Amino acid sequence: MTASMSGAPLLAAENLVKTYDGAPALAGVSLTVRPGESLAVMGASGSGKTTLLHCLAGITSPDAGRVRLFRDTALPIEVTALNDDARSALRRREFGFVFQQGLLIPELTAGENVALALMLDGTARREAEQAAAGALAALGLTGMEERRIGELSGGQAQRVAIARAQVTGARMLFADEPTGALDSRTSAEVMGQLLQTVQGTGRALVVVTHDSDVARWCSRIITLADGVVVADTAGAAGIRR
Ligand SMILES: Nc1ncnc2c1ncn2[C@@H]1O[C@H](COP(=O)(O)OP(=O)(O)OP(=O)(O)O)[C@@H](O)[C@H]1O
Repeated sequence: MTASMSGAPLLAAENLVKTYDGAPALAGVSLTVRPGESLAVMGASGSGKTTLLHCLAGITSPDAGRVRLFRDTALPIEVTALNDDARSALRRREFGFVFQQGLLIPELTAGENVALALMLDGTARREAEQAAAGALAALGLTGMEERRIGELSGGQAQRVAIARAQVTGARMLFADEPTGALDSRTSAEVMGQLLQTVQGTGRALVVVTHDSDVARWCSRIITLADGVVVADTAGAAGIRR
C-alpha cells in the first residue's frame, strides 16, 4: 500500500441498493476509494458490476444508500442527493470515463475529442486544443491529433479515451471493460497507461473487468455476487508498488 492510499477517502459509498423489476442488482454495497487506489470490480455476468459503477459515478440513482465525493473543500459532495443537471455537471468536472466504446465521437479527430471534454465546461478552444495535444503526447499519441477515431487502432482509441478522461483534471476515473475489445498485449499496454494516470497523481480508478489479468494489476480487487461484495483483496499494484 502506498502512503497516498491510506488516509482520507476520495469517494465513499454506503449501503447501495438498486432493484430492477423486483430483482436486486445491488443489495447493499459499501466501499471507499482512496487517492492512488485502483479498484477492480469483478464478478459473474449479472452480478451488478456495471450497476455499481453507474451508481458510484452518478449515472444511475440508487434506490437507497449514498455516494459522497470528497474534494479539497471542507464538505463532501453528496452525489446521490443531486438532481440530474447537477449530476451531469459533476460528471463533466469531477469524473473521467473510459468505456469499451461509445464515448468518443467518430466524426471528430483525436484532438477534438479530447479538447471537447474541456470546451463543454467553458475552456476556450485554443487553450483546450493545447491541453489536448499535451494529454495525447503524454500517452504516446503525438502526431495522431488530426486522425479521426476510425483511423486509429483499438488501443490508440482507448488511449485517446484515457487522455479525454484525465484532461479535465478529474481525480476520479471510471472504466467499464476498457480493454474488452483489445488483444492481450494491447490490453496490457492500455491498462498500464490507465494505472499510470492514477499512481502518484492523487487520482483514483474504479474499473469493471472480466479479465483477471487486468484486475491483478490494480491495487485492490472486489468481487460481486448477486449484488453484494463477496471478496475484497489486494491486487499486484497494492503489494508491489
Ligand atoms: N437498466 C436496467 N433495466 C433492467 N434491469 C437491469 C438494468 N441494468 C441492469 N439490470 C439487471 O441488473 C442485474 C445486474 O446487471 P449489471 O449490468 O450491473 O451486471 P454486470 O455484473 O455488469 O454484468 P455483465 O458482466 O454481464 O456486464 C442484471 O440482472 C441485469 O439484468
